Amino acid sequence: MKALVTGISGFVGSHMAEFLLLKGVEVVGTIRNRSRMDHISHLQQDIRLVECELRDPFSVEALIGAEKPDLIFHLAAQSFVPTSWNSPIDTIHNNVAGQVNLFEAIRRFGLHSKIQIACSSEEYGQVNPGETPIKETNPLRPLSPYAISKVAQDYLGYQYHKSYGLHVIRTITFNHTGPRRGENFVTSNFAKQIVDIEKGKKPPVIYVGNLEAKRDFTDVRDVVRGYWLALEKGVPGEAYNIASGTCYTIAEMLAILLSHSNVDIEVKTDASRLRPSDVEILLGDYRKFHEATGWNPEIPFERTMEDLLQYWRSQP
Ligand SMILES: Nc1nc2c(ncn2[C@@H]2O[C@H](COP(=O)(O)OP(=O)(O)O[C@H]3O[C@H](CO)[C@@H](O)[C@H](O)[C@@H]3O)[C@@H](O)[C@H]2O)c(=O)[nH]1
Repeated sequence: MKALVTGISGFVGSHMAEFLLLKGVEVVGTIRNRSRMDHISHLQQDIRLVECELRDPFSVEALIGAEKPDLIFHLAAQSFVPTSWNSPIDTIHNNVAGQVNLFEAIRRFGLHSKIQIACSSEEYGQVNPGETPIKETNPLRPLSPYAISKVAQDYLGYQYHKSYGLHVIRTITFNHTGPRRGENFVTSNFAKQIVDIEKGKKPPVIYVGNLEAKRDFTDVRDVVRGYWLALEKGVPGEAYNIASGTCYTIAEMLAILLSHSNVDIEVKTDASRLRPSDVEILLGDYRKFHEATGWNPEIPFERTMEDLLQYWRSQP
């Protein structure tokens, strides 16, 4: 069995590749000429990398025609919310055009590939009191260009399934983290700042944005297992929340990280880290996914946070 992982050199892509190799699956991944390779350098003997620009239909057609994968994990995206305010068109074009090109190429070659698409809990956006835990039936009230791009990806998945019968599973993943998480994202950003302080690389001050937001964090290793199960057992065209079912304020998350460190740290707000609009609460109901696949989150949040700190401690 052959799996294609788009964005294999990214945070989730690298964990997906590790999971697939353990399952004995042949793994092909897309990279771009500017991709960082450090997350997958340990896997390079076991996976095949193909240079592909997903925004370019010719590039995608050549890839799909040559590889004809059985499974596709479509993880490539511009995934950082603040970047989407600085370059909204780029985020929307990248995320939406990339997926359309992929779907069109699959259609063109008449493939029956099973395709997982990485949708996001950011799509829910403004969540009203009484709407948590959030079900897949909740209204979508997106609050960023990134969220809009993910709504489009999500509904394109629905539409290509209905219109052309593509075997698309829409995974709506809540926040996820773990080793190799990019340092822009809050868990990794705070963990790296703490470790830089431990190593004496910076003064004992941690800079933060909005600490009041509430997020539902799942370990990335549980998430990639979920993506596998989604293709194994999910119903084509359906959307499934992947979440832990608990949430923490960002302040609580920071307190957990600090509890695993010995340094004395002052916390300061950095206004540049505040957003034009921030999603206040994301707390997911993953029962639909559990019922379809048997998936449950297994790795406790405390362990994920410890592993993240260890990851940064191990970096040069
Ligand atoms: N990045 C960042 N966020 C901060 C900071 N301080 C507070 N925050 C708050 O921490 C929360 C989480 O921010 P991120 O880690 O950047 O993630 P996100 O915006 O929730 O988006 C992530 O989750 C989505 C799923 O809901 C993903 O789709 C998306 O790609 C990303 O992984 C937000 O409320 C943000 O305002 C900071 O210094 N940096």
